[in-house]
Amino acid sequence: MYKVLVAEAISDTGLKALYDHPNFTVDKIPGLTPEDLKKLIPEYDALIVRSATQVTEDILENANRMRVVARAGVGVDNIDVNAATKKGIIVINAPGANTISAAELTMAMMLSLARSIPQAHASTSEGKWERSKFKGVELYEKTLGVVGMGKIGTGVAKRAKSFGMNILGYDPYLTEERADQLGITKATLDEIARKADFITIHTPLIKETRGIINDEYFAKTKQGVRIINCARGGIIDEAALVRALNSGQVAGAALDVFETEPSTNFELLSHPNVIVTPHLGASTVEAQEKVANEVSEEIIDIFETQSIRHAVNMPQISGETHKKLQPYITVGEQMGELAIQLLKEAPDRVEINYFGELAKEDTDLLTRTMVKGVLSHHLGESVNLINAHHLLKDQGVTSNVAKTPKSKGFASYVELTLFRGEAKTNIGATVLNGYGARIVKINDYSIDVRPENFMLYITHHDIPGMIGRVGTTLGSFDINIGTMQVGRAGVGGDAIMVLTLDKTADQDVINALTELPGLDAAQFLELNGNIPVYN
Ligand SMILES: NC(=O)C1=CN([C@@H]2O[C@H](COP(=O)(O)OP(=O)(O)OC[C@H]3O[C@@H](n4cnc5c(N)ncnc54)[C@H](O)[C@@H]3O)[C@@H](O)[C@H]2O)C=CC1
Ligand SMILES: O=C(O)C(=O)COP(=O)(O)O
Repeated sequence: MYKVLVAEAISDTGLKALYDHPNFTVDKIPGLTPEDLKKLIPEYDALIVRSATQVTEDILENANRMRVVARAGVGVDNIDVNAATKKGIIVINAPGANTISAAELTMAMMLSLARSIPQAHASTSEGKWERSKFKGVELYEKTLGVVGMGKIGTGVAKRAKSFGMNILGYDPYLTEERADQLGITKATLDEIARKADFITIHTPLIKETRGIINDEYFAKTKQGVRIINCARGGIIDEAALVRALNSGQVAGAALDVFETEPSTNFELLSHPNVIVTPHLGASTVEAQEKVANEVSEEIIDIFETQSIRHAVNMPQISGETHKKLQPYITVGEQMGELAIQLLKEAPDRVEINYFGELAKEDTDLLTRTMVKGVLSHHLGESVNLINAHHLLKDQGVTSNVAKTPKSKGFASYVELTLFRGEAKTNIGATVLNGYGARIVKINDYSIDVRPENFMLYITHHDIPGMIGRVGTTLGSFDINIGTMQVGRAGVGGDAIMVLTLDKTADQDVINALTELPGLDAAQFLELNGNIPVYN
Protein backbone atom coordinates (compact mmCIF):
# COMPACT_ATOMS: atom_id res chain seq x y z
CA MET A 1 0.00 0.00 0.00
CA TYR A 2 1.39 3.42 -0.97
CA LYS A 3 0.51 6.32 1.31
CA VAL A 4 -0.19 9.73 -0.20
CA LEU A 5 -0.38 12.91 1.86
CA VAL A 6 -2.46 15.70 0.34
CA ALA A 7 -1.32 18.76 2.27
CA GLU A 8 -3.62 21.39 0.72
CA ALA A 9 -7.18 21.98 -0.42
CA ILE A 10 -7.08 19.92 -3.59
CA SER A 11 -10.12 18.85 -5.62
CA ASP A 12 -11.55 15.51 -4.43
CA THR A 13 -13.00 14.93 -7.89
CA GLY A 14 -9.53 15.37 -9.33
CA LEU A 15 -8.04 13.01 -6.72
CA LYS A 16 -10.60 10.29 -7.52
CA ALA A 17 -8.13 8.06 -9.36
CA LEU A 18 -6.02 7.87 -6.19
CA TYR A 19 -8.97 7.45 -3.82
CA ASP A 20 -10.32 4.59 -5.95
CA HIS A 21 -7.02 2.78 -6.44
CA PRO A 22 -6.64 -0.36 -4.32
CA ASN A 23 -2.88 0.17 -3.85
CA PHE A 24 -3.09 3.73 -2.51
CA THR A 25 -4.37 5.31 0.67
CA VAL A 26 -4.86 9.06 0.70
CA ASP A 27 -4.77 11.31 3.76
CA LYS A 28 -5.96 14.83 3.06
CA ILE A 29 -4.72 17.13 5.82
CA PRO A 30 -4.70 20.77 4.66
CA GLY A 31 -3.20 23.53 6.77
CA LEU A 32 -0.39 21.60 8.46
CA THR A 33 2.28 23.67 10.16
CA PRO A 34 5.83 23.06 8.88
CA GLU A 35 6.58 21.26 12.17
CA ASP A 36 3.59 18.92 11.77
CA LEU A 37 4.41 18.26 8.13
CA LYS A 38 7.97 17.37 9.10
CA LYS A 39 6.66 14.97 11.76
CA LEU A 40 4.20 13.28 9.40
CA ILE A 41 6.29 13.08 6.26
CA PRO A 42 8.32 9.93 7.10
CA GLU A 43 5.12 7.84 6.85
CA TYR A 44 4.35 8.81 3.26
CA ASP A 45 5.40 7.67 -0.20
CA ALA A 46 4.03 10.72 -2.00
CA LEU A 47 3.10 14.28 -1.13
CA ILE A 48 0.72 16.54 -3.07
CA VAL A 49 0.82 20.32 -2.57
CA ARG A 50 -0.23 23.59 -4.17
CA SER A 51 1.63 26.86 -3.73
CA ALA A 52 1.01 27.45 -0.03
CA THR A 53 3.14 24.61 1.34
CA GLN A 54 6.86 25.25 1.55
CA VAL A 55 8.54 21.91 0.89
CA THR A 56 11.95 22.79 2.32
CA GLU A 57 15.15 20.81 2.69
CA ASP A 58 14.41 20.65 6.42
CA ILE A 59 11.06 18.98 5.79
CA LEU A 60 12.44 16.62 3.16
CA GLU A 61 15.25 15.54 5.46
CA ASN A 62 12.81 13.17 7.15
CA ALA A 63 11.11 12.01 3.96
CA ASN A 64 12.81 8.66 3.88
CA ARG A 65 10.02 6.72 2.18
CA MET A 66 9.04 9.48 -0.17
CA ARG A 67 9.37 8.89 -3.90
CA VAL A 68 7.28 11.71 -5.32
CA VAL A 69 6.48 15.31 -4.43
CA ALA A 70 3.66 16.43 -6.70
CA ARG A 71 2.80 20.05 -7.34
CA ALA A 72 -0.87 20.25 -8.33
CA GLY A 73 -0.12 23.27 -10.49
CA VAL A 74 2.81 24.78 -12.40
CA GLY A 75 5.28 26.78 -10.29
CA VAL A 76 7.61 24.68 -8.17
CA ASP A 77 9.33 27.62 -6.48
CA ASN A 78 7.79 26.51 -3.14
CA ILE A 79 9.61 23.17 -3.41
CA ASP A 80 13.33 22.77 -2.77
CA VAL A 81 13.87 20.77 -5.94
CA ASN A 82 17.62 20.39 -5.28
CA ALA A 83 17.00 18.92 -1.87
CA ALA A 84 14.46 16.51 -3.39
CA THR A 85 16.93 15.55 -6.12
CA LYS A 86 19.63 14.79 -3.56
CA LYS A 87 17.23 12.45 -1.80
CA GLY A 88 16.22 10.82 -5.06
CA ILE A 89 12.67 12.17 -4.83
CA ILE A 90 10.90 12.88 -8.12
CA VAL A 91 9.25 16.29 -8.28
CA ILE A 92 6.36 16.43 -10.72
CA ASN A 93 3.95 19.20 -11.65
CA ALA A 94 0.89 19.60 -13.83
CA PRO A 95 1.99 21.94 -16.61
CA GLY A 96 -0.78 23.11 -18.86
CA ALA A 97 -3.61 22.03 -16.60
CA ASN A 98 -4.26 25.54 -15.30
CA THR A 99 -3.10 27.54 -18.34
CA ILE A 100 -6.58 28.61 -19.40
CA SER A 101 -7.60 29.70 -15.93
CA ALA A 102 -4.43 31.74 -15.41
CA ALA A 103 -4.74 33.34 -18.87
CA GLU A 104 -8.40 34.18 -18.23
CA LEU A 105 -7.61 35.74 -14.84
CA THR A 106 -4.92 37.84 -16.53
CA MET A 107 -7.49 39.10 -19.04
CA ALA A 108 -9.91 39.84 -16.21
CA MET A 109 -7.17 41.75 -14.39
CA MET A 110 -6.24 43.73 -17.51
CA LEU A 111 -9.87 44.71 -18.16
CA SER A 112 -10.41 45.54 -14.50
CA LEU A 113 -7.30 47.68 -14.54
CA ALA A 114 -8.35 49.50 -17.73
CA ARG A 115 -11.79 50.29 -16.33
CA SER A 116 -11.08 50.41 -12.56
CA ILE A 117 -13.84 47.88 -12.00
CA PRO A 118 -12.92 46.90 -8.40
CA GLN A 119 -12.62 50.57 -7.35
CA ALA A 120 -15.85 51.47 -9.16
CA HIS A 121 -17.62 48.54 -7.54
CA ALA A 122 -16.46 49.54 -4.06
CA SER A 123 -17.58 53.13 -4.60
CA THR A 124 -20.94 52.24 -6.16
CA SER A 125 -21.75 49.67 -3.51
CA GLU A 126 -21.24 52.41 -0.91
CA GLY A 127 -24.04 54.34 -2.62
CA LYS A 128 -21.79 56.74 -4.54
CA TRP A 129 -22.23 57.48 -8.26
CA GLU A 130 -18.77 58.58 -9.42
CA ARG A 131 -18.99 58.36 -13.21
CA SER A 132 -16.25 60.83 -14.10
CA LYS A 133 -13.82 59.49 -11.46
CA PHE A 134 -13.73 56.11 -13.18
CA LYS A 135 -13.10 57.09 -16.73
CA GLY A 136 -11.00 54.27 -18.13
CA VAL A 137 -9.04 53.41 -21.26
CA GLU A 138 -9.72 50.95 -24.09
CA LEU A 139 -7.56 47.93 -24.77
CA TYR A 140 -8.25 48.34 -28.48
CA GLU A 141 -5.13 49.38 -30.41
CA LYS A 142 -3.07 49.56 -27.24
CA THR A 143 0.28 47.78 -27.05
CA LEU A 144 0.59 44.86 -24.68
CA GLY A 145 4.05 43.62 -23.68
CA VAL A 146 4.06 39.97 -22.67
CA VAL A 147 7.12 39.01 -20.66
CA GLY A 148 7.38 35.21 -20.83
CA MET A 149 5.76 33.69 -23.90
CA GLY A 150 5.23 30.21 -22.49
CA LYS A 151 1.86 28.54 -22.18
CA ILE A 152 0.09 31.26 -20.20
CA GLY A 153 1.85 34.18 -21.92
CA THR A 154 0.84 32.75 -25.28
CA GLY A 155 -2.72 32.22 -24.06
CA VAL A 156 -2.90 35.84 -22.98
CA ALA A 157 -1.40 37.08 -26.25
CA LYS A 158 -4.00 35.17 -28.27
CA ARG A 159 -6.87 36.50 -26.18
CA ALA A 160 -5.53 40.06 -26.19
CA LYS A 161 -5.24 39.96 -29.98
CA SER A 162 -8.96 39.39 -30.20
CA PHE A 163 -9.38 42.70 -28.34
CA GLY A 164 -7.43 44.41 -31.12
CA MET A 165 -4.25 44.89 -29.09
CA ASN A 166 -0.75 44.97 -30.63
CA ILE A 167 1.35 42.37 -28.89
CA LEU A 168 5.07 42.53 -28.15
CA GLY A 169 6.42 39.23 -26.83
CA TYR A 170 9.66 38.72 -24.95
CA ASP A 171 10.97 35.25 -24.16
CA PRO A 172 14.46 33.84 -24.68
CA TYR A 173 12.85 30.92 -26.54
CA LEU A 174 10.56 32.98 -28.75
CA THR A 175 11.59 32.71 -32.42
CA GLU A 176 10.63 35.11 -35.21
CA GLU A 177 8.80 32.23 -36.85
CA ARG A 178 6.70 31.50 -33.78
CA ALA A 179 6.00 35.21 -33.30
CA ASP A 180 4.80 35.44 -36.92
CA GLN A 181 2.62 32.40 -36.46
CA LEU A 182 0.99 34.03 -33.43
CA GLY A 183 0.67 37.37 -35.21
CA ILE A 184 2.76 39.16 -32.60
CA THR A 185 6.08 41.02 -32.62
CA LYS A 186 9.18 39.56 -31.02
CA ALA A 187 10.70 42.20 -28.77
CA THR A 188 13.31 42.79 -26.10
CA LEU A 189 12.49 43.68 -22.52
CA ASP A 190 13.65 47.24 -23.22
CA GLU A 191 11.48 47.55 -26.33
CA ILE A 192 8.52 46.46 -24.22
CA ALA A 193 9.41 49.17 -21.68
CA ARG A 194 9.56 51.82 -24.37
CA LYS A 195 6.43 50.87 -26.28
CA ALA A 196 3.94 49.02 -24.09
CA ASP A 197 0.80 50.52 -22.57
CA PHE A 198 0.19 47.34 -20.61
CA ILE A 199 2.83 44.88 -19.44
CA THR A 200 1.95 41.41 -18.22
CA ILE A 201 4.41 39.00 -16.62
CA HIS A 202 4.35 35.23 -17.27
CA THR A 203 7.79 33.87 -16.40
CA PRO A 204 8.66 31.50 -13.58
CA LEU A 205 10.31 33.01 -10.51
CA ILE A 206 13.93 32.01 -10.92
CA LYS A 207 17.29 33.66 -10.27
CA GLU A 208 17.18 35.39 -13.68
CA THR A 209 13.68 36.80 -13.23
CA ARG A 210 13.74 37.85 -9.59
CA GLY A 211 13.32 41.61 -9.49
CA ILE A 212 13.62 42.12 -13.28
CA ILE A 213 10.87 44.72 -13.08
CA ASN A 214 12.59 47.22 -10.78
CA ASP A 215 13.31 50.96 -10.42
CA GLU A 216 15.64 50.90 -13.39
CA TYR A 217 13.02 49.19 -15.53
CA PHE A 218 10.19 51.51 -14.48
CA ALA A 219 12.42 54.45 -15.45
CA LYS A 220 12.41 53.15 -19.03
CA THR A 221 8.67 52.50 -19.30
CA LYS A 222 6.10 54.79 -20.88
CA GLN A 223 4.58 57.14 -18.35
CA GLY A 224 1.20 55.77 -17.28
CA VAL A 225 1.96 52.16 -18.11
CA ARG A 226 -0.28 49.55 -16.49
CA ILE A 227 1.25 46.37 -15.18
CA ILE A 228 -0.19 42.93 -14.40
CA ASN A 229 1.44 40.10 -12.50
CA CYS A 230 -0.41 36.80 -12.38
CA ALA A 231 2.85 34.80 -12.43
CA ARG A 232 4.92 35.07 -9.26
CA GLY A 233 5.56 37.63 -6.58
CA GLY A 234 9.19 38.73 -6.56
CA ILE A 235 9.48 39.14 -10.34
CA ILE A 236 8.32 42.72 -9.78
CA ASP A 237 10.18 44.52 -7.00
CA GLU A 238 7.24 45.59 -4.82
CA ALA A 239 9.00 48.57 -3.24
CA ALA A 240 9.96 49.88 -6.69
CA LEU A 241 6.38 49.38 -7.86
CA VAL A 242 5.01 51.46 -4.98
CA ARG A 243 7.48 54.24 -5.87
CA ALA A 244 6.47 54.09 -9.55
CA LEU A 245 2.76 54.17 -8.63
CA ASN A 246 3.27 57.14 -6.34
CA SER A 247 5.16 59.08 -8.98
CA GLY A 248 2.52 58.32 -11.60
CA GLN A 249 5.05 56.51 -13.82
CA VAL A 250 2.82 53.47 -13.41
CA ALA A 251 -0.90 54.28 -13.73
CA GLY A 252 -2.08 51.04 -12.23
CA ALA A 253 -1.09 47.53 -11.24
CA ALA A 254 -3.08 44.32 -11.01
CA LEU A 255 -1.49 41.71 -8.81
CA ASP A 256 -2.48 38.14 -8.06
CA VAL A 257 0.86 37.17 -6.54
CA PHE A 258 3.17 38.72 -3.96
CA GLU A 259 6.70 38.63 -2.61
CA THR A 260 5.36 36.94 0.52
CA GLU A 261 2.00 35.26 0.69
CA PRO A 262 -0.32 36.05 2.34
CA SER A 263 0.93 39.56 1.66
CA THR A 264 1.11 42.17 4.40
CA ASN A 265 2.51 44.91 2.19
CA PHE A 266 -0.40 47.27 2.89
CA GLU A 267 1.20 50.21 1.15
CA LEU A 268 0.83 48.18 -2.01
CA LEU A 269 -2.36 46.26 -1.20
CA SER A 270 -4.34 49.36 -0.34
CA HIS A 271 -2.89 51.67 -2.98
CA PRO A 272 -5.81 53.32 -4.82
CA ASN A 273 -4.39 52.37 -8.22
CA VAL A 274 -3.72 48.76 -7.35
CA ILE A 275 -6.11 45.85 -7.66
CA VAL A 276 -5.32 42.61 -5.92
CA THR A 277 -6.49 39.02 -5.67
CA PRO A 278 -5.20 36.32 -3.31
CA HIS A 279 -3.29 34.11 -5.79
CA LEU A 280 -6.41 33.00 -7.63
CA GLY A 281 -4.92 32.29 -11.08
CA ALA A 282 -5.54 28.56 -10.88
CA SER A 283 -8.53 28.71 -8.57
CA THR A 284 -11.31 27.55 -10.86
CA VAL A 285 -13.34 24.37 -10.66
CA GLU A 286 -11.93 23.23 -14.00
CA ALA A 287 -8.26 23.97 -13.32
CA GLN A 288 -8.38 22.40 -9.88
CA GLU A 289 -9.93 19.20 -11.20
CA LYS A 290 -7.41 19.04 -14.03
CA VAL A 291 -4.30 19.63 -11.91
CA ALA A 292 -5.41 17.14 -9.25
CA ASN A 293 -6.35 14.56 -11.84
CA GLU A 294 -3.08 14.97 -13.71
CA VAL A 295 -0.86 14.53 -10.67
CA SER A 296 -3.00 11.64 -9.35
CA GLU A 297 -2.70 9.72 -12.61
CA GLU A 298 1.01 10.40 -12.77
CA ILE A 299 1.63 9.29 -9.18
CA ILE A 300 -0.18 6.03 -9.95
CA ASP A 301 1.92 5.55 -13.10
CA ILE A 302 5.17 6.24 -11.26
CA PHE A 303 4.44 3.62 -8.59
CA GLU A 304 2.74 1.06 -10.81
CA THR A 305 4.61 1.28 -14.11
CA GLN A 306 7.69 3.43 -13.37
CA SER A 307 6.61 5.82 -16.10
CA ILE A 308 7.27 9.50 -15.47
CA ARG A 309 5.88 12.28 -17.66
CA HIS A 310 6.29 15.61 -15.93
CA ALA A 311 9.27 15.37 -13.62
CA VAL A 312 10.97 18.71 -13.16
CA ASN A 313 14.16 17.03 -11.90
CA MET A 314 14.46 14.41 -14.65
CA PRO A 315 15.22 14.88 -18.34
CA GLN A 316 12.08 15.30 -20.39
CA ILE A 317 12.34 12.97 -23.34
CA SER A 318 9.91 12.47 -26.16
CA GLY A 319 8.04 9.20 -26.61
CA GLU A 320 10.05 8.66 -29.80
CA THR A 321 13.41 9.01 -28.00
CA HIS A 322 12.16 6.84 -25.15
CA LYS A 323 11.32 4.10 -27.64
CA LYS A 324 14.85 4.24 -29.07
CA LEU A 325 16.55 4.22 -25.65
CA GLN A 326 14.33 1.56 -24.08
CA PRO A 327 16.23 -1.50 -25.39
CA TYR A 328 19.43 -0.08 -23.85
CA ILE A 329 18.06 0.71 -20.43
CA THR A 330 18.42 -2.72 -18.81
CA VAL A 331 21.80 -3.44 -20.35
CA GLY A 332 22.92 0.08 -19.40
CA GLU A 333 22.35 -0.62 -15.73
CA GLN A 334 24.03 -4.01 -16.08
CA MET A 335 27.06 -2.37 -17.70
CA GLY A 336 27.39 -0.13 -14.66
CA GLU A 337 27.03 -3.05 -12.26
CA LEU A 338 29.56 -5.18 -14.13
CA ALA A 339 32.07 -2.37 -14.61
CA ILE A 340 32.19 -1.47 -10.93
CA GLN A 341 32.68 -5.12 -9.95
CA LEU A 342 35.47 -5.49 -12.47
CA LEU A 343 37.17 -2.30 -11.29
CA LYS A 344 36.91 -3.69 -7.73
CA GLU A 345 37.02 -0.21 -6.18
CA ALA A 346 35.18 3.08 -6.43
CA PRO A 347 36.01 5.00 -9.61
CA ASP A 348 37.44 8.51 -9.64
CA ARG A 349 36.42 9.07 -13.26
CA VAL A 350 33.60 7.83 -15.45
CA GLU A 351 33.58 8.09 -19.21
CA ILE A 352 30.65 7.24 -21.44
CA ASN A 353 30.96 7.17 -25.22
CA TYR A 354 28.03 6.88 -27.57
CA PHE A 355 28.52 5.94 -31.21
CA GLY A 356 26.26 5.76 -34.27
CA GLU A 357 22.51 6.22 -34.20
CA LEU A 358 22.38 6.32 -30.41
CA ALA A 359 24.75 9.30 -30.39
CA LYS A 360 22.12 11.32 -32.23
CA GLU A 361 19.60 10.89 -29.40
CA ASP A 362 19.18 12.63 -26.06
CA THR A 363 20.87 9.90 -24.03
CA ASP A 364 20.78 11.49 -20.58
CA LEU A 365 18.37 8.85 -19.30
CA LEU A 366 20.71 6.06 -20.42
CA THR A 367 23.70 7.86 -18.92
CA ARG A 368 21.85 8.11 -15.62
CA THR A 369 21.00 4.41 -15.83
CA MET A 370 24.67 3.46 -16.21
CA VAL A 371 25.72 5.78 -13.40
CA LYS A 372 23.01 4.25 -11.21
CA GLY A 373 24.36 0.77 -11.99
CA VAL A 374 27.86 1.87 -10.98
CA LEU A 375 26.87 3.67 -7.79
CA SER A 376 24.36 1.11 -6.55
CA HIS A 377 27.26 -1.24 -5.83
CA HIS A 378 28.33 0.96 -2.91
CA LEU A 379 25.25 3.09 -2.26
CA GLY A 380 22.53 0.46 -2.68
CA GLU A 381 18.91 1.47 -2.89
CA SER A 382 19.61 5.11 -2.08
CA VAL A 383 20.67 5.80 -5.66
CA ASN A 384 18.11 6.20 -8.41
CA LEU A 385 17.77 7.92 -11.76
CA ILE A 386 16.86 11.20 -10.11
CA ASN A 387 19.92 11.56 -7.90
CA ALA A 388 22.45 9.52 -9.93
CA HIS A 389 24.32 12.54 -11.38
CA HIS A 390 24.16 14.37 -8.10
CA LEU A 391 25.54 11.47 -6.06
CA LEU A 392 28.32 10.89 -8.57
CA LYS A 393 29.46 14.50 -8.14
CA ASP A 394 28.96 14.21 -4.39
CA GLN A 395 31.38 11.27 -4.34
CA GLY A 396 33.95 13.45 -6.10
CA VAL A 397 33.83 11.39 -9.30
CA THR A 398 34.37 13.33 -12.51
CA SER A 399 32.41 12.27 -15.55
CA ASN A 400 32.48 12.85 -19.24
CA VAL A 401 29.98 11.93 -21.93
CA ALA A 402 31.10 11.97 -25.58
CA LYS A 403 29.02 11.37 -28.67
CA THR A 404 30.24 10.30 -32.10
CA PRO A 405 27.48 10.01 -34.67
CA LYS A 406 29.76 7.87 -36.88
CA SER A 407 29.06 4.19 -36.18
CA LYS A 408 31.68 1.95 -34.60
CA GLY A 409 31.15 -1.61 -35.81
CA PHE A 410 27.47 -1.55 -34.85
CA ALA A 411 24.67 0.77 -35.91
CA SER A 412 24.61 1.95 -32.28
CA TYR A 413 27.21 1.29 -29.63
CA VAL A 414 27.79 2.55 -26.10
CA GLU A 415 30.91 2.16 -24.03
CA LEU A 416 31.32 2.79 -20.32
CA THR A 417 34.81 3.19 -18.87
CA LEU A 418 35.60 3.47 -15.19
CA PHE A 419 38.95 4.73 -13.99
CA ARG A 420 40.62 4.63 -10.62
CA GLY A 421 44.10 6.11 -10.85
CA GLU A 422 45.95 3.88 -13.30
CA ALA A 423 43.32 1.15 -13.18
CA LYS A 424 40.60 1.10 -15.80
CA THR A 425 37.81 -1.15 -16.93
CA ASN A 426 35.55 -0.79 -19.92
CA ILE A 427 32.34 -2.42 -21.10
CA GLY A 428 30.76 -1.94 -24.49
CA ALA A 429 27.22 -2.87 -25.48
CA THR A 430 24.87 -2.78 -28.39
CA VAL A 431 21.38 -3.96 -29.22
CA LEU A 432 21.23 -6.44 -32.07
CA ASN A 433 18.12 -6.28 -34.15
CA GLY A 434 15.97 -9.28 -33.20
CA TYR A 435 18.52 -10.59 -30.67
CA GLY A 436 18.35 -7.97 -27.96
CA ALA A 437 21.10 -6.37 -25.92
CA ARG A 438 24.62 -7.76 -25.90
CA ILE A 439 27.81 -6.91 -24.07
CA VAL A 440 30.26 -6.85 -26.95
CA LYS A 441 33.38 -5.60 -25.25
CA ILE A 442 34.96 -6.16 -21.86
CA ASN A 443 38.32 -4.64 -21.01
CA ASP A 444 39.10 -4.14 -24.68
CA TYR A 445 38.34 -7.79 -25.60
CA SER A 446 35.62 -8.38 -28.16
CA ILE A 447 33.00 -10.73 -26.80
CA ASP A 448 29.29 -11.47 -27.21
CA VAL A 449 27.49 -11.92 -23.92
CA ARG A 450 23.85 -11.69 -22.95
CA PRO A 451 24.14 -10.67 -19.29
CA GLU A 452 22.53 -12.86 -16.64
CA ASN A 453 22.27 -12.89 -12.86
CA PHE A 454 25.35 -14.98 -12.14
CA MET A 455 28.47 -14.60 -14.21
CA LEU A 456 32.12 -15.58 -14.12
CA TYR A 457 34.90 -13.46 -15.56
CA ILE A 458 38.13 -15.32 -16.15
CA THR A 459 41.44 -14.06 -17.50
CA HIS A 460 43.69 -16.76 -18.89
CA HIS A 461 46.15 -17.74 -21.60
CA ASP A 462 44.80 -18.90 -24.91
CA ILE A 463 46.00 -22.53 -24.64
CA PRO A 464 44.27 -25.75 -25.62
CA GLY A 465 42.09 -27.43 -22.97
CA MET A 466 41.29 -24.26 -21.04
CA ILE A 467 37.56 -24.30 -21.71
CA GLY A 468 37.32 -27.98 -20.82
CA ARG A 469 39.19 -27.55 -17.54
CA VAL A 470 36.99 -24.65 -16.46
CA GLY A 471 33.86 -26.65 -17.36
CA THR A 472 35.03 -29.72 -15.42
CA THR A 473 35.94 -27.65 -12.37
CA LEU A 474 32.55 -25.93 -12.28
CA GLY A 475 30.87 -29.29 -12.82
CA SER A 476 32.70 -30.70 -9.79
CA PHE A 477 30.97 -27.98 -7.74
CA ASP A 478 27.64 -28.90 -9.33
CA ILE A 479 27.46 -25.54 -11.15
CA ASN A 480 25.74 -25.64 -14.50
CA ILE A 481 27.05 -23.29 -17.20
CA GLY A 482 24.46 -21.35 -19.17
CA THR A 483 26.73 -19.80 -21.79
CA MET A 484 30.46 -19.49 -22.29
CA GLN A 485 32.19 -16.88 -24.44
CA VAL A 486 35.85 -16.40 -25.12
CA GLY A 487 37.65 -13.31 -26.32
CA ARG A 488 41.35 -13.16 -27.03
CA ALA A 489 43.97 -10.63 -27.97
CA GLY A 490 45.53 -13.05 -30.49
CA VAL A 491 46.22 -16.75 -30.93
CA GLY A 492 48.11 -18.09 -27.90
CA GLY A 493 47.97 -14.71 -26.14
CA ASP A 494 45.98 -13.27 -23.27
CA ALA A 495 42.30 -14.11 -23.28
CA ILE A 496 39.13 -13.68 -21.28
CA MET A 497 36.27 -16.07 -20.69
CA VAL A 498 32.83 -14.92 -19.65
CA LEU A 499 30.38 -17.52 -18.40
CA THR A 500 26.81 -17.27 -17.28
CA LEU A 501 25.99 -19.67 -14.46
CA ASP A 502 22.79 -21.09 -13.09
CA LYS A 503 23.82 -20.33 -9.51
CA THR A 504 26.37 -18.42 -7.47
CA ALA A 505 29.98 -19.45 -7.25
CA ASP A 506 31.60 -19.08 -3.81
CA GLN A 507 35.24 -18.49 -2.90
CA ASP A 508 36.02 -22.25 -2.99
CA VAL A 509 35.04 -22.33 -6.65
CA ILE A 510 37.16 -19.26 -7.39
CA ASN A 511 40.15 -20.85 -5.55
CA ALA A 512 39.79 -24.10 -7.48
CA LEU A 513 39.62 -22.21 -10.78
CA THR A 514 42.69 -20.06 -10.08
CA GLU A 515 44.72 -23.21 -9.43
CA LEU A 516 44.14 -24.34 -13.01
CA PRO A 517 47.27 -24.06 -15.16
CA GLY A 518 47.07 -21.14 -17.60
CA LEU A 519 44.31 -19.41 -15.65
CA ASP A 520 45.28 -16.00 -14.23
CA ALA A 521 42.23 -14.89 -12.29
CA ALA A 522 38.57 -15.69 -11.86
CA GLN A 523 35.96 -13.32 -10.58
CA PHE A 524 32.34 -14.02 -9.80
CA LEU A 525 30.02 -11.22 -10.97
CA GLU A 526 26.46 -10.76 -9.86
CA LEU A 527 23.76 -8.52 -11.29
CA ASN A 528 21.05 -7.20 -9.00
CA GLY A 529 19.23 -4.97 -11.42
CA ASN A 530 16.41 -5.94 -13.70
CA ILE A 531 17.35 -9.13 -15.45
CA PRO A 532 14.95 -9.69 -18.29
CA VAL A 533 13.33 -13.10 -18.42
CA TYR A 534 14.59 -15.00 -21.46
CA ASN A 535 12.54 -17.82 -22.92
N1 LIG B 1 -1.31 33.00 -10.42
C1 LIG B 1 -1.46 31.70 -10.51
O1 LIG B 1 -2.27 31.11 -9.80
C2 LIG B 1 -0.68 30.95 -11.50
C3 LIG B 1 0.60 31.30 -11.79
N2 LIG B 1 1.33 30.58 -12.68
C4 LIG B 1 2.69 31.01 -12.96
O2 LIG B 1 2.76 31.52 -14.27
C5 LIG B 1 4.08 31.37 -14.77
C6 LIG B 1 4.06 30.88 -16.20
O3 LIG B 1 3.44 29.61 -16.29
P1 LIG B 1 3.39 28.80 -17.68
O4 LIG B 1 3.11 29.72 -18.79
O5 LIG B 1 2.50 27.65 -17.46
O6 LIG B 1 4.89 28.30 -17.77
P2 LIG B 1 5.75 28.02 -19.07
O7 LIG B 1 6.92 27.24 -18.62
O8 LIG B 1 4.90 27.47 -20.15
O9 LIG B 1 6.25 29.47 -19.52
C7 LIG B 1 7.23 30.20 -18.86
C8 LIG B 1 8.01 30.97 -19.92
O10 LIG B 1 8.85 31.91 -19.29
C9 LIG B 1 10.00 32.03 -20.12
N3 LIG B 1 11.09 32.67 -19.43
C10 LIG B 1 11.98 32.13 -18.56
N4 LIG B 1 12.84 33.07 -18.17
C11 LIG B 1 12.51 34.21 -18.79
C12 LIG B 1 13.04 35.53 -18.77
N5 LIG B 1 14.10 35.84 -18.02
N6 LIG B 1 12.44 36.44 -19.53
C13 LIG B 1 11.37 36.14 -20.30
N7 LIG B 1 10.82 34.92 -20.35
C14 LIG B 1 11.40 33.96 -19.60
C15 LIG B 1 10.29 30.60 -20.51
O11 LIG B 1 11.13 30.53 -21.63
C16 LIG B 1 8.90 30.07 -20.77
O12 LIG B 1 8.56 30.18 -22.13
C17 LIG B 1 4.78 30.47 -13.77
O13 LIG B 1 5.55 31.25 -12.90
C18 LIG B 1 3.67 29.87 -12.98
O14 LIG B 1 4.06 29.48 -11.73
C19 LIG B 1 0.81 29.49 -13.31
C20 LIG B 1 -0.47 29.09 -13.06
C21 LIG B 1 -1.32 29.78 -12.12
O1 LIG C 1 0.24 26.63 -10.76
C1 LIG C 1 0.80 27.64 -10.31
O2 LIG C 1 1.97 27.95 -10.53
C2 LIG C 1 0.06 28.50 -9.39
O3 LIG C 1 0.56 29.52 -9.01
C3 LIG C 1 -1.23 28.05 -8.86
O4 LIG C 1 -1.10 28.05 -7.46
P1 LIG C 1 -2.15 27.29 -6.54
O5 LIG C 1 -2.09 25.83 -6.93
O6 LIG C 1 -3.49 27.87 -6.84
O7 LIG C 1 -1.70 27.51 -5.15
